[in-house]
Amino acid sequence: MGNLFSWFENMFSTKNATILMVGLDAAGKTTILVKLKLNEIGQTQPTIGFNVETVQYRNVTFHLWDIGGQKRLRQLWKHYYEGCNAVIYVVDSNDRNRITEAREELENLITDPLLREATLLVLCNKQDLPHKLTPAEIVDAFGFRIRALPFSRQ
Ligand SMILES: Nc1nc2c(ncn2[C@@H]2O[C@H](COP(=O)(O)OP(=O)(O)OP(=O)(O)O)[C@@H](O)[C@H]2O)c(=O)[nH]1
Ligand SMILES: [Mg+2]
Repeated sequence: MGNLFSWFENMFSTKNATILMVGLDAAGKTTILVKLKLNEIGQTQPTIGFNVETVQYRNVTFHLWDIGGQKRLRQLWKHYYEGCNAVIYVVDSNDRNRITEAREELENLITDPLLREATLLVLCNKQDLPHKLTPAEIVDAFGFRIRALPFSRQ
């Protein structure tokens, strides 16, 4: 799990980094936040609003914001964009029916001028499930040149 932070650590000269986690509802954002903070897999409830945690990794203090992904909440994502260094866009790799919806929301995100300077990481979550799309298949379905990492909470 440290790998995720070391990936970012090398990228930031700053000692404080703000990372925003967004993605469709049930993609696994809160699960990842809890795992990163407590190294535990807990039961989660759908997020209404946001959760924020601070995680120290070597010399960098990461402020991780996890924003609710339900459809009616997505219009609120933009209020968190200003000043963020990186966005982790979490995808449920097993949710084949909503891959187009995930692509559309990602497109809205990457075309926002407030995120012009931010680094994007697409996290292909739930790679433990048998019907998952692989990161390569997700990149293909999205049709963008993006960095995509396989991931699961295990
Ligand atoms: N199999 C599997 N299930 C996962 C994984 N990560 C999360 N889940 C499950 O997916 C469901 C949704 O997880 P959440 O973390 O609440 O999803 P979220 O993205 O925070 O959802 P919202 O708050 O509604 O935006 C939960 O039942 C999790 O246990 C994973 O890597 N593998
Ligand atoms: Mg959540």
